[in-house]
Amino acid sequence: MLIIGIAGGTGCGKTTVVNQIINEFPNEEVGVISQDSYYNDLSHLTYEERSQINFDHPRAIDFDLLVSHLKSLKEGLPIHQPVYSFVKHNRTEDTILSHPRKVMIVEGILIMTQPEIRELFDIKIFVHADSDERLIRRLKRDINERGRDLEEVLNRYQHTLKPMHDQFIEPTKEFADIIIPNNKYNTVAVDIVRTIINDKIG
Ligand SMILES: Nc1ncnc2c1ncn2[C@@H]1O[C@H](COP(=O)(O)OP(=O)(O)O)[C@@H](O)[C@H]1O
Ligand SMILES: Nc1ccn([C@@H]2O[C@H](COP(=O)(O)O)[C@@H](O)[C@H]2O)c(=O)n1
Repeated sequence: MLIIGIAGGTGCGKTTVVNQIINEFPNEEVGVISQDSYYNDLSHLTYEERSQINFDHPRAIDFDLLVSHLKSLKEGLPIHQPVYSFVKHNRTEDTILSHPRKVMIVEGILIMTQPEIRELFDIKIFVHADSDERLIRRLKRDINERGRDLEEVLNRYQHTLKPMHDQFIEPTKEFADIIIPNNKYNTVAVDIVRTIINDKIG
């Protein structure tokens, strides 16, 4: 199994790049794991308490579960991937049964902060977009798709997202084998990653 890690700040385009990479491969060859599925279960808190959580700090993620799932997949075992709701700020009661594939792509803002996870990656990719571009994309996406308003996004950006990005996410760029510039859509970089995957599953 080839495991590819794709990190980068919120709104840099990780999910978009992953979708562009996988859309020409058969489903049974390439699988995707999103770090967002592994936000801690916060069912013991009220919605108001959950909305105050700093979701950009590594402690917000259940990395133990993510590591154990990646190890299971590597051993050829299926996993029950949690399903996350950005609207409820919590995991849902659903899970998705995910089977091991020849290529597994793991994407998320904080995945490269964990040495144990970095060691599992055969290829480490960091997607870069400037912070003003990322904020604009995040505003549009969170208002249109994640049930947020302007004030919520800007407040989170100023108080947690930006400081956590500078402290935890940006420094992980140094671990990357490949940095994809993504201020504009980058079809060349996507083609290069596809070629690497084709070599593996060819
Ligand atoms: N290169 C790009 N140029 C313009 N918009 C983009 C680009 N890449 C992604 N987007 C848009 O920005 C938003 C955030 O992208 P997304 O892939 O969800 O980022 P991430 O997963 O890194 O948070 C989405 O609405 C997406 O359509
Ligand atoms: N309940 C939550 C959980 C997370 N976030 C934000 O999501 C961002 C990470 O996801 P991307 O798809 O953008 O990589 C992160 O910056 C968290 O602030 C949230 O808003 N609400």
